[in-house]
Formats: sequence, C-alpha cells, structure tokens
Amino acid sequence: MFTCRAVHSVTGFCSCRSDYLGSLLCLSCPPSGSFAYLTIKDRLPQILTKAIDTLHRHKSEFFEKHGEKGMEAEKKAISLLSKLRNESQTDKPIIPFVEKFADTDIWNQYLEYQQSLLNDTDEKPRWFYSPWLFVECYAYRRIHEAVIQSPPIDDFDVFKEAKEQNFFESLESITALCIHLQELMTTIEDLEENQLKNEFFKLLQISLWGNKCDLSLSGGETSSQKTNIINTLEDLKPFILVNDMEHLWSLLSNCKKTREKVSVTRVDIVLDNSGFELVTDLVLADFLLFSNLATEIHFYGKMIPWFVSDTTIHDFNWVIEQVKHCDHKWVSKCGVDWENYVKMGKWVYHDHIFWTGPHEFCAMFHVAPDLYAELQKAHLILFKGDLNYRKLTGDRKWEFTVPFHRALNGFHPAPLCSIRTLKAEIQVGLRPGQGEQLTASEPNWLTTGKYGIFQFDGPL
Ligand SMILES: O=P(O)(O)OC[C@@]1(O)O[C@H](CO)[C@@H](O)[C@@H]1O
Ligand SMILES: [Mn+2]
Repeated sequence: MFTCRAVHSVTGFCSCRSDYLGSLLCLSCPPSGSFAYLTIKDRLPQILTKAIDTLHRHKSEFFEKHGEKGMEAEKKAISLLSKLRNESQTDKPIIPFVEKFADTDIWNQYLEYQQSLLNDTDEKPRWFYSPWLFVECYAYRRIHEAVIQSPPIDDFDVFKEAKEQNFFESLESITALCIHLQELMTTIEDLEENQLKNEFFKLLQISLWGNKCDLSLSGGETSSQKTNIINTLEDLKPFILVNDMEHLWSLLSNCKKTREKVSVTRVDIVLDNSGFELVTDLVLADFLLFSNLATEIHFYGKMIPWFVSDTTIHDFNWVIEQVKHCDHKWVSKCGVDWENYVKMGKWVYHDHIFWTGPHEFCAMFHVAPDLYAELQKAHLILFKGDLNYRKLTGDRKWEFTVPFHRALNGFHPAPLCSIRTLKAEIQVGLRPGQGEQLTASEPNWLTTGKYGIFQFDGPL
C-alpha cells in the first residue's frame, strides 16, 4: 500500500494503492492545510461562484435564444453548481456521475476504485480526504455535468469569457510576439546553427513563462500577460530549475540533419491554457515548421471546459480567428499562416476524453491505448503546464531527487519534455539539496508559478 497526496488528511495518510515501487512520502496535511487543501477549500468555491455569476449574467441571452426553456435551464445549472459548491465546502461524500457522457462509466469506475481503497472502513471518499488530483479533476468534471444536465444551454462554456478576457488583456504582448516571429521568419535563412538554437530557446522560454497565465491558480481572477515577455527572458533564467533545452535542440536538429532518410519530423504538443499561453505555443509551433526543425505539429486540447483556462477546440479555433483578424498586418499574417497550416494538415488538432479523466498518464497504455499509440508516432512530445506534470508523475509526494524517468512509472510513448511553471507541491529530478535550499529561502517556491522547468525524458 503506498500513499500519495491527500487533500487534507488528519492521519497524514491517504490510502491510494499504487502498483509500482516509488519513494512515496505522504503529504501529511497540517490543520492549516496544504496547497491542495487551500485549492479545494478556498479557490474552488471562488471558481464555482464565478461560474454561477457568469450563468446569471447570460440569463437574457439564454431567454433570447431559447425562451422560457433557456431561463429554466439557467436556474437548473445554477442550482447544480450551488449544490456542488456546498458539497465541496462541507466535505461531503464524493458522489457518482449520473448524466450519460463519453466517460461517465470510466469516472464512476474510478470512484469505485477510490471506495475500494477505504474498504476496511465504512468511510466514503470525501472531498478533504481523497487524493487531490482526483478531487480537483472530479470537481471540473462535475461542473461539466451540471451544464450538460441543463439543456438547451448544455453546450455553454462557463469559462469562455475568462479565457477571452485573458486573450484581449494580453493583446499587446501577443502583438509583440507575432511581430518577433514574422521578423525571425525573414531572417531565418541567414541564421547560423547557434543563432537558430538561441531563437529556438527563446521561444521555448516564452512558451514556458506563458504557463504563468493560469486562471485556475488565480481562482478565476484575471492573469493575463501585460508586459512584453521577450524582454524578460534573461531576468527569468535563474528561475528555471531544470533546463533540458539542449536535449530538445539535439533531438530536433538531428532529425533535421537526417531529413532525407526520415522525411517527417513530428512534434506533439499537449496544450494547457488558452489565451496568451496558447499563442506562445502556436508561435513555437510555427517556428518549428519554418525553421524546418519539424514538418508537422499535432496538438491535444481538452474535450470539455477544464481547470478554467484549458484549451478546447473552440478556444483553439477562436484564438486563430482573433489573431487572423487583428488589425496589425504581422499579427494578422500569423493567423492566416496558422489557419493554412491546419487546412494543409501540417497542424493537426486531436480531441481525446482521456485528458479530462481521472487517470495519471502511466495508466494511459491500458485505459486509452489508441491515444498512447497516437503519441508513439511523435519524435518529441511537449507537455505544457502544471496539471500535466502532476499527471505525468502521478501527483505523488516524491523526493525532490527522484529521477523524472522513475516518476513517469513506465509512461514513455516517445521522447517527452514537461514545460511547466511550478504551481503544485511536487517536483522531481532536482540536484541533491536544491529543493531544500529553495524551501529554506522561499517556502512557497513550489506553488507560486515563479519557477519553471524543461524536464526531458529521452530515447530509451
Ligand atoms: O496546468 P496548469 O494550467 O499549468 O495549472 C493548473 C493548476 O496549477 O491549477 C491548479 C491551481 O491550484 C492546480 O491544481 C493545477 O496544477
Ligand atoms: Mn491549465
């Protein structure tokens, strides 16, 4: 029986049996609560209240579109979200999903698994006494259930406004980034190998720090990119705790050198937040194509609204459309190019229900073999963001020095790299003493989003 991160557990242990050896330490959550506890106790209710408020503010739109039925639906969705807020705030038992959806059975089987771990007690899985990763994902899946149980507004994205606001508030930085990309495009042919590598590293770092714009961390409060991120990279370098960018360069530049034999170089990007972060990822993807470091890019978003700011297919298309219609010619050219990449099949967007399920990634081979097989076609997979890191490493309280490869527990469809700012109490692959030193100098270094990593797990 191994332990993992509990939301809040007075015994200091939650029972989450894992079927692999790992240096697992449980996070005993002191009464003040860990970051996990504060997320569920304080931040989640804030996010639910904002979702309820959004529904309220769209009441007349629902009436215009659907008449009385729209009003009824708004009332129903609000009452379901209010019930969810009460359950989470008062540590009620976690209840099964009732509305038919692609993964209802998978979620309920996982809930039964959580129940089986408590079998020697008559306890039910509860909000404050279950693994944080499970509880937080469950909460967002319950938000989705509340909406799909309220037709005809069952396709409403309660987070859409916040994601769009993030984009518009970041427009200055987006413009600067697109201009930078277009200028780079005009000089790319004259760049020496080393210069090309440095440009690649710049855009990787921009994609990394774009991950700070995370609306779940901010509790739904605005978290846009207001400064020109390109000018801040040098100052931010000391905050990169693990820097495997050289591995990414050597992998892709070798693919480029052997292009005659291997005609395709595919980079897969498992996306995170929409808005500014998504633009940084699309800029990186564009550069990978026109620098010839890759020949096709595959993107993975979320099938349902997720963790407030995560990207759905609607967000992906909306951002490209917005960039295309920007009144700055260089920005608009980016949008036109990106739309053409999609049309030509050089950019491919994939949806899969696994990404919004309860499982950590080491279960993917068994739970979603089709997705695992798809990822195996990539030469390199970039996992953006903190939640992906938690699912890559099983959100266990590993020792800081445990090798990344070990924490992945056999998940390795292809060479992969986590590009993540730290917003949860988990980090592996550090040097001896590095974690302790940070804790001594900055107790909250794991959760502020101020530090970042490029953590690579290469060819076996
Ligand atoms: O995956 P992202 O967008 O980088 O971050 C998501 C996230 O930081 O938001 C929550 C903040 O409490 C965490 O649970 C989760 O890891
Ligand atoms: Mn996110």
